[in-house]
Amino acid sequence: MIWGAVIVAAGRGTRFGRPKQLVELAGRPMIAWSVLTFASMPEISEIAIVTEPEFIERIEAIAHAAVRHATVRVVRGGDERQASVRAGIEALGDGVAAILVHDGARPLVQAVDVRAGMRPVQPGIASLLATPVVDTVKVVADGKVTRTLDRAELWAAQTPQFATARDLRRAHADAVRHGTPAATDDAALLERAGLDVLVVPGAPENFKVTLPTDLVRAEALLRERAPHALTDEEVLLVECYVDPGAVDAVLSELEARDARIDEIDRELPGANVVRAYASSAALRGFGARLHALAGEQAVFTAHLSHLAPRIAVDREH
Ligand SMILES: Nc1ccn([C@@H]2O[C@H](COP(=O)(O)OP(=O)(O)OP(=O)(O)O)[C@@H](O)[C@H]2O)c(=O)n1
Ligand SMILES: C[C@](O)(CO)[C@H](O)COP(=O)(O)O
Repeated sequence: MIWGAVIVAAGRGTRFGRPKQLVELAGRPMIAWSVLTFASMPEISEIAIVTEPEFIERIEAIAHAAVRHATVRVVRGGDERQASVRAGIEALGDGVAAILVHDGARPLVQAVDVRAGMRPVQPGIASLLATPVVDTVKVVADGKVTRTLDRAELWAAQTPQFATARDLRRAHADAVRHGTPAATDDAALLERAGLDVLVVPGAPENFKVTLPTDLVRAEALLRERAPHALTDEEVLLVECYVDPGAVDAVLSELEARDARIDEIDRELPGANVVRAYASSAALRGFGARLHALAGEQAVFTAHLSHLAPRIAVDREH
C-alpha cells in the first residue's frame, strides 16, 4: 500500500505560550523530528506539512533537507485542526492509497509504532495509536463531580491516525457537509462516518508537546534516544558484525579513530562481533570505511552508551 502522511503543524500554541512548531528541541526545530521519522519510511511516498503562512518557507527548507525519496508539499493551515488536516489531505496526490495524519507537536513518534498502526488499515477499517488512561477520570459540572468513568474502557488518543485515502477523504467531506462542530481528532470523524476504528497500543513517549514543561521531557528523551541528536562528545557503543578474516582491519580502523575496544565475540557462526566505545565525532564516515575494509555484508550498530562518563574518566588517566 502506498502511504501519504499529513503532518499538521499550524495553530498558535496558546497553551504553550507561543507558536511551537519551530521551537528548538534537542538540536532541531520540533517539526523536523516527525518529518525525519516519516522520511525514513520507504512505504510513505508523499508528505504534506500544514502550517501557518509565516512558517511555510522555513518548513519547506527543513523538509527538503530531510526528505529524499518522498514528495513534500508545505501548505497553509486552517483556523482549527480539522481544517488543517483537510488542507493536508487535499495536498496529497491521487496516487496514495492510504493516509496517516500526525501532529507535528508529537516529535517522539517512532517508525515501529507507525508501522503497527498502518497494518490493520483496509477499506472500512481505520486505526489510531493510543495508550490506556492511567489516571481516574471524573466528569465534572460546575466544579462538582457528576460521574467517575470506568478506567478500563478509557484510552488516550495519540497520532498518527490511519485510514484508506478514500475513507479519510469521505469522513472529512461528510463533516463539512453535515456542518458538525470540529472534532479534536480524525478518528472521531472516521467513527461518525461508520468505520471500524481500531486502537493500536502506542508508546507513552509519543506525547503531545502542549505545555512548556512538555518540552523539557521531550528534549531529554530525544537526546537519549537518537544518534542523529548526539553531540560530538557523546560516546557510543559500536558493534560491528564482520567476517572473521576482516577483524584485524576493523580493529585497526577503530583504534585509528581513538575507540576503546571492549571485546571480540567469536561465538556467532559466520561472523565475529567487535565491540568498542567511540565518540560520535570519531565515528563520522565509519559505515563507508567498514564496507571498504570488510565488504558490503558487514554491518554495525551504534547506541548511546550509558558508560560514557566512565570512559571519559578512563581517558583522563
Ligand atoms: N488550526 C490548527 C490547530 C492545531 N494544529 C495542529 O494540531 C496539533 C495539535 O494541536 P495543539 O497541540 O492544540 O496546537 P495548537 O492549536 O497550536 O495549541 P493550542 O491549542 O494550545 O493553541 C498540533 O500539531 C498543531 O500544530 C493545526 O495544524 N492547525
Ligand atoms: C489529535 C490529538 O492529538 C489526539 O490526542 C488531539 O485530539 C489534539 O487535540 P488539540 O486540542 O488540538 O491539542
